[in-house]
Amino acid sequence: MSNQTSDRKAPESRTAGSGPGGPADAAAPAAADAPALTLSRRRLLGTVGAAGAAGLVVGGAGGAIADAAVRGDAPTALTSVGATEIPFRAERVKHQAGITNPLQASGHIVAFDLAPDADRKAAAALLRRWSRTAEELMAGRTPDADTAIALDAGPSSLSVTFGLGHSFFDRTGLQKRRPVQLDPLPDFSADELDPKRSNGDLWIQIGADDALVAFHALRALQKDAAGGARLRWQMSGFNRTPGATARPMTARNLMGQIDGTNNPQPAEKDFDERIFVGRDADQEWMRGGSYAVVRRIRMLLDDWEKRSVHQQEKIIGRRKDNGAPLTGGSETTPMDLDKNAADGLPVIPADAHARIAAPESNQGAALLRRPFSYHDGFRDDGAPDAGLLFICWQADPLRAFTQLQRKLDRGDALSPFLRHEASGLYAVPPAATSGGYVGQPLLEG
Ligand SMILES: C=CC1=C(C)c2cc3[nH]c(cc4nc(cc5[nH]c(cc1n2)c(C)c5CCC(=O)O)C(CCC(=O)O)=C4C)c(C)c3C=C
Ligand SMILES: [Fe+2]
Repeated sequence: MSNQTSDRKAPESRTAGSGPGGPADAAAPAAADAPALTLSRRRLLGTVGAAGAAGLVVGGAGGAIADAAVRGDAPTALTSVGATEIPFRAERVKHQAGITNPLQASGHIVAFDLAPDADRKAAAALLRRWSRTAEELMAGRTPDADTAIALDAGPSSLSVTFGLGHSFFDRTGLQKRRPVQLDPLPDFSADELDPKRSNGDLWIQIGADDALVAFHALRALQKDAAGGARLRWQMSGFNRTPGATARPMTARNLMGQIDGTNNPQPAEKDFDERIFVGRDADQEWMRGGSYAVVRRIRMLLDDWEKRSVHQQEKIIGRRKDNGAPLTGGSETTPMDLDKNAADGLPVIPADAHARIAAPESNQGAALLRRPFSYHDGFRDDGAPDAGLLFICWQADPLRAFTQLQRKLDRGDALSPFLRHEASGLYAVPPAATSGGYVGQPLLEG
């Protein structure tokens, strides 16, 4: 990709609100990680209605606005959705994007295997190409000889996150620098995993609030991989579009539940310790990074929808309408796990999903859930092939995902309605430093 791009950022910025999927009234992310909203010049070309109404004058945009008017294609007012930019590099953030920033409306996850003849040098070259592309696209810039898929759109909260699978270290001769946290996940009794849609040497997560911007990034990164790596599997997902609800709300999943309420929040004092690899980690190159566990979880929606709302609420332990715990209050009221009903039974049943997965039931273990819903058509029996691309982030997968999934596997009331169909575990290094690329300290260290 060339540095000759068709767009430059204006300096004005403002920060976005809540964390990935947490409640709308939860604390905002730490300032260092907060995504900046930046109006790109290209983006402003389309804001004439809003800018004009507000009496704003934006340097450089006026001529193009006039051009648009002359051509008769009157620009429409754009919202902040397209203008929101998430920073790529470590000057502004220490972690990669796509972990703590709010859930985007559209997403792709994709795994690649290094080409048979690719060595460590080739892997480094690929990660360098990918990092450069990600930085350009996340800033809303368009490469030369581009497909034009995202032309006219701003950054649209695009985030691109790179991860390394267990097999990457064998392929690059870096076995000694493979963290033990990448040891394969154990088998769970309910697993029905498809190996062709699991694992992979390299993993990319793409999220954006515009579906064309997200697909554009996927396509650009796929083209960058040519010769260096082959696509292994790819999945696409979605979340609610910003502005679809009257006020910002925690997203719902395809079972209709408010999902993401009790996520750890960046403002909590142990957030970094739970989600990001600490400064004393053995593998220095992973300090400030995180581990992503990815599960394609199909929902048995025909079965689920036969249950009454009352039954569904007992299965989760929370109300369906507003996400409040069954023990009362609002969405953000803590669950009272000790409260019993008149019949002496716990109000939040012993096998309720939220009870079993809660940190209080798991020696404080917590993970950050940042999923996308998916729908891949209908199966032969007419049931939707739909569910959750469950993506969770943690400093130590053994202590977080594995611990929780072991417990859920044994007695979660939600499990009979779920099928785990694909799985991946990836080391996600910290953000690239100035002029560098993601994974450089590992590959060149
Ligand atoms: C191994 C971890 C988890 C898997 C797998 C998982 C799958 C899964 N969950 C839902 C729906 C909900 N989960 C909720 C809470 C919740 N779930 C997990 C972990 C896993 N979920 C945790 C750690 C928590 C938080 C528990 C707590 O501290 O209260 C909820 C309740 C609302 C919320 O807090 O988000 C819902 C709803 C689905 C549909 C699903 C698989 C498809
Ligand atoms: Fe859950």
